[in-house]
Amino acid sequence: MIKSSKIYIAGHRGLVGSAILKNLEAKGYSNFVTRTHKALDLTDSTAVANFFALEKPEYVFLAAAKVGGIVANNTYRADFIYANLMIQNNVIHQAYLHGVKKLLFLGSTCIYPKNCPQPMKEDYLLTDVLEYTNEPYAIAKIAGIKMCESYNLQYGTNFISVMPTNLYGPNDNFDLEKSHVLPALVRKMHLGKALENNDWEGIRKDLDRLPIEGVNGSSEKDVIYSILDKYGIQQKEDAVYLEIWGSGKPMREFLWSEDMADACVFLMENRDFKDCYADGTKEIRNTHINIGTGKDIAIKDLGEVIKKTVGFKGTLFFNTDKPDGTLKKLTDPSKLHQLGWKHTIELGEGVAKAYQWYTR
Ligand SMILES: NC(=O)C1=CN([C@@H]2O[C@H](COP(=O)(O)OP(=O)(O)OC[C@H]3O[C@@H](n4cnc5c(N)ncnc54)[C@H](OP(=O)(O)O)[C@@H]3O)[C@@H](O)[C@H]2O)C=CC1
Ligand SMILES: C[C@H]1O[C@H](OP(=O)(O)OP(=O)(O)OC[C@H]2O[C@@H](n3cnc4c(=O)[nH]c(N)nc43)[C@H](O)[C@@H]2O)[C@@H](O)[C@@H](O)C1=O
Repeated sequence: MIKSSKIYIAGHRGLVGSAILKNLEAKGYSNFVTRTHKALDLTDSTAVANFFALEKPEYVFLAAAKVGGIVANNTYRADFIYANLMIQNNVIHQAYLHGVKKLLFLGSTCIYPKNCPQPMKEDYLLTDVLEYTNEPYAIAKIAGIKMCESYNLQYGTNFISVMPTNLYGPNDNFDLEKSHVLPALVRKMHLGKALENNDWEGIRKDLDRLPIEGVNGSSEKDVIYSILDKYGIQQKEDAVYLEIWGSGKPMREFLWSEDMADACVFLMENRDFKDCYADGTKEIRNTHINIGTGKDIAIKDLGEVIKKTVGFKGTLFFNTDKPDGTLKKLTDPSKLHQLGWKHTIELGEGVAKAYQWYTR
């Protein structure tokens, strides 16, 4: 890419897409094409074809997808497989038809088997069964990797894929039910702290992002108590109790979204599909690259880190009716390290930055 290259960032307002745009701007790129979801629904094949014909981008970062946490993935299984297959099929195929010079596809580490050897190397893809809670999403992501590889092998395109671990940062989704664990717990503990401090103004301000449905005859406080209870935040006598889904035992690896964006731009600048041929292998497969820190933490301990950062003093409890998901999914980022890129933000600093962003 040169600084004047025409770059399309699909999903530029999301967690990753916004960080990619910011990173590119900081590096002096300036010729961007963007569309909101409302302006261009990427599941609409005709609209996507018209968009590529009109804009003819030279480079594409495909950071638009239907994304959510464990419960959203497990509940809206049809939506996750349909939307993700459609978005990536449309964008990757049109990128091929319109001669895009390079495209970056974003997968996820949930593509690896449920009981994958740890840490997970790129070559462990498709060696065993997937985790059930996000199988439809993972299958769409695997299809995306294989689509990029297949177009490269048959048509000579230059489409590369990355498999990021769990991400967090500015513009994350803080929905109390559909989001990922880290933003969910940041918000829940923020609400828990407000409740233990009797900060009703703070609670009201936060819940403004939710529809507060009035219940006939109930006081506003009762309505708020019932909303908080629905999301696992309860006040009993003088203490506040806060629910953590599952057993707290699963291990997860977290990467700051701006580090993730920096890795994506680094690879767009430094890695081509043809580099996969370097070792002389005839069967070209598993050409994607893991993006992670190589360090993980138990959900229970993540809860303690967030609790300390937010300043919540209540009690955490575990709801084992909610799914644990995969027990461990730690990336092996050595391929990326060998190429010369490593993360910079550790979890403690990242959680503090995420909380600062949420309460900005
Ligand atoms: N967040 C994470 O922990 C991880 C994310 N990833 C991957 O990274 C990529 C980016 O994820 P993330 O930034 O977290 O997701 P976000 O939900 O924050 O952003 C996704 C973006 O895609 C847009 N989008 C969704 N559906 C459509 C559509 N039909 N048409 C047009 N635009 C659409 C959204 O627009 P709008 O908001 O307007 O709907 C939004 O801007 C995805 O491929 C995801 O699978 C991988 C591993 C972990
Ligand atoms: C990025 C990745 O994200 C998803 O996978 P996941 O890692 O399982 O996602 P998660 O962040 O939602 O949960 C991580 C762990 O944390 C526990 N947990 C505790 N308390 C809360 C909680 O309050 N909210 C959530 N969401 N989880 C909680 C939760 O029970 C689980 O054990 C994939 O579907 C797929 O989309 C994907 O690729």
